[in-house]
Amino acid sequence: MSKKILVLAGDGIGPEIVAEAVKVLKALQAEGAIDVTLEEALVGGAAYDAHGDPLPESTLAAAKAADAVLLGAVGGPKWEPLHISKRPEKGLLGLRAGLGLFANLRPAVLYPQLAEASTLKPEIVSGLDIMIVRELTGDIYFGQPRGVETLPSGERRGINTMVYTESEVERICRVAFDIAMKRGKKVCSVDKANVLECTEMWREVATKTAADYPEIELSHMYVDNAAMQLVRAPKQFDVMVTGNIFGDILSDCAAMLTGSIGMLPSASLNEHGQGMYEPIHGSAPDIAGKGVANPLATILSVAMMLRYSLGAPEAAERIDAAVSKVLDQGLRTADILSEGKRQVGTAEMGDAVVAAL
Ligand SMILES: NC(=O)C1=CN([C@@H]2O[C@H](COP(=O)(O)OP(=O)(O)OC[C@H]3O[C@@H](n4cnc5c(N)ncnc54)[C@H](O)[C@@H]3O)[C@@H](O)[C@H]2O)C=CC1
Ligand SMILES: CC(C)CC(=O)C(=O)O
Ligand SMILES: [Mg+2]
Repeated sequence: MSKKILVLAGDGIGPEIVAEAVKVLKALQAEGAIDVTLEEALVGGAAYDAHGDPLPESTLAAAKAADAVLLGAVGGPKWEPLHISKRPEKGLLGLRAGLGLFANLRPAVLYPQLAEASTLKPEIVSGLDIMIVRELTGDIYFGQPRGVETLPSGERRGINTMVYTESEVERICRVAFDIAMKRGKKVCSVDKANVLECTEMWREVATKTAADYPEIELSHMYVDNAAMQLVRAPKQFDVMVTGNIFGDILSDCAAMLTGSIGMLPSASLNEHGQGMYEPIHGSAPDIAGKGVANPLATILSVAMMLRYSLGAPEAAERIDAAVSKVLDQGLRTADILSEGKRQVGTAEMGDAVVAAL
C-alpha cells in the first residue's frame, strides 16, 4: 500500500532544500526501495500570497489525510508587516496543533567528518549524540490569554501566557523516557522551576512520571544553566526533555555543536505515529534563491520520516549512510565548509546524496 507524503515546501530556502529531499525520495521509489505517493500543497507565505491564509483548509485537510508531511520552512520579511494571525509562522503552528503533533524530536549528532566545522573544540563535541525532546503544542506559543491591549492610560500592554497541564507534561516525559530506554537511559528535564510556577509543576510531574521508569536516571536543570552546559560540556547529555519555547531555543543552540543549523533534522509526532518532518532551521531569507543552502537537514528529516512514520528503516539507514559518504567525499555546502574541502551548492549536494544511496 503506497504511503502518502504531503510535501509543503513553504518559503525562502524551503523550495530549494525540499527539492533535494524529493530527489532522494524519488530515487528510492524508482528502485522499489519504498512505495510512496507525493502530493504538494501550499503553506506559510506562499499560501498567504495565493489564498490569503497561511494555512488554507485544503492544506490542513491534505496533511490530516497523509501518512507523513515533509515541510521546508515558512516565513520571511515580505510577510512581517502582516497581522500576526496571518503570518506564515501561524501556518506552521496551525499544522502542529491541527495534527496534534505534541512530540518534537530534535537529534543533535556531530558527524565525525564535521568536527572541524563546529565552533567548539573537537574534544568538546566529538562523539556528540543528543536527543532534544521538545513539547510542541503547549506552552507560551499557544497559551491564552495573549495579545496586545490598549490600557486606559493609552499605553499598550502585551501579554503571552505559559500554560501546561499535568497530562501534557506527563505525555512528553513518557516520550522522552521511552526514547532514553533505547539510548543511554539518562533524561535531563529542563525548566525554570525557580521562577515559573508552570515549570515548577513540570518538574514535579516529570519526577512523578519517572517512577514508572526505574532504569532511567532523571536529572533537572534550569534552562539558563542548560544553555551554558550545552556549550561547556554537551556530551553530559543523552536525552533532554523540555517545553516548547525552551526546546526551540536550546535546539538552535545545540545546532552549532554539529557544525551548522543546516544539519539538524526533526520529527514532530502525534499519538498515532503520524508525523511532520522538517529541518529545525527556518526559511533563511538571507540566502534564499542563491542555491547555497545546506539540504542535509531536510534530507535527514526524510530518513526520520521513513523510520518513524513509514516503516522503512532500511531505506532510512541508506539515507543516513549516503549523507556520511558524501561528507567522506569532502563535499560541503558553504555553512559547513572547512579547509581542504570542496564547496558545492544545494542541488549538487542533493545529487551527491542520491548518487551515494
Ligand atoms: N520551521 C520553520 O519554518 C521556521 C521558520 N522560521 C522563520 O524563518 C525566517 C528566518 O528566521 P531566522 O531567524 O533568520 O532563522 P533561520 O533558521 O532561517 O536562519 C538562521 C541563520 O542560519 C542560516 N541557515 C538556516 N538554514 C540554513 C541551511 N539549510 N543552510 C545554510 N544556512 C542556513 C541562515 O542563513 C541564517 O543566517 C523567519 O521568518 C522565521 O520566522 C524560523 C525558524 C523555524
Ligand atoms: C515559528 C517557529 C516557532 C518555528 C521555530 O522556530 C521552530 O519550530 O524551531
Ligand atoms: Mg526554532
